Amino acid sequence: MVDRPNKPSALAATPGLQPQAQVTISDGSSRVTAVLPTGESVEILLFGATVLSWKDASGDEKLWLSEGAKLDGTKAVRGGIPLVFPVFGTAPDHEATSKLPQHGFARNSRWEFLGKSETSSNSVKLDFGLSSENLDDAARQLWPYKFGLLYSVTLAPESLSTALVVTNEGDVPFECQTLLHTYFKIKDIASVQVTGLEDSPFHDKVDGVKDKTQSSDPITFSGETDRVYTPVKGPGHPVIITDGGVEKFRVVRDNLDDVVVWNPWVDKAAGMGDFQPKDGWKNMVCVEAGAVSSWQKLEKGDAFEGAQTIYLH
Ligand SMILES: O=P(O)(O)OC[C@H]1O[C@H](O)[C@H](O)[C@@H](O)[C@@H]1O
Repeated sequence: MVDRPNKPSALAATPGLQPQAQVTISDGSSRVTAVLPTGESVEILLFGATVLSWKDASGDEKLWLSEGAKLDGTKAVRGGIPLVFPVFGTAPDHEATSKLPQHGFARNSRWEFLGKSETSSNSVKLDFGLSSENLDDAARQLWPYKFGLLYSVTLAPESLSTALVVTNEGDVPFECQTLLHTYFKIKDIASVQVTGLEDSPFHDKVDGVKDKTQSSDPITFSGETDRVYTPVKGPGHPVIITDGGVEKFRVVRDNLDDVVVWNPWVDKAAGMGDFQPKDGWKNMVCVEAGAVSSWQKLEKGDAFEGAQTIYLH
């Protein structure tokens, strides 16, 4: 199933031949890297199918990755795009998922690389799979449902898309939540604004108040921020991250009704062993597209699909 590295640079330089996206498997098959003919790149760790890096054509990194992140499979990755499934946070009151660790098991499981497809002459889609059969016994006992996950990461010159399809492959219905926990790299959190969530209801996880409403102003940051928004404008309306007055990222969701906005600030960052450097909170903001404020119920054979596309500029 795995595409072996080819030599696209030679191909691209040959007149008359279509340029091809290059996909390489590196580090003893623990990572997959794709590079477009125009230079943009993406790197995914099979542990968690975590996107670790997304660079534009000039090599400029778009995602924040902690210098202390564990990349050896001992802990979920602190940074990039960890994938949350089947529970967001912990859910002590939801019996079926109550025993699972924070944010579930998908970010702590080793996924399979299913291969690549070119979606145009200058874009590439990488597919990853995880199913109940791939789980270790401990995880399978905590969540004994038969499921299939297909995660597709599509790199194009000005965008990155991540799409998840969840399928119930067993006879027993299950309920799940999912979230794309994107850590955006930014210059200075004090100059960041997030727009697109105006007038929207949110659950403030810092003080625990569930029924707040965002004002008609953009979100700005001056302390720990941890909020679960259900934007009034719906998934197709972009959430925009502006850094120092410049529009940096535009997040468009598909079938994901919620957006979590998180910055740990000084004390929470100090309390996370894998958060490095300690003042790294100044250079990151998480804007996380998900379906987390309710549960998706999947009957036998049902599928749920949710996706985000992040555009630059
Ligand atoms: O430390 P983690 O388990 O990776 O979670 C990191 C963060 O994820 C989300 O943004 C939650 O809303 C936060 O409450 C949580 O602190």
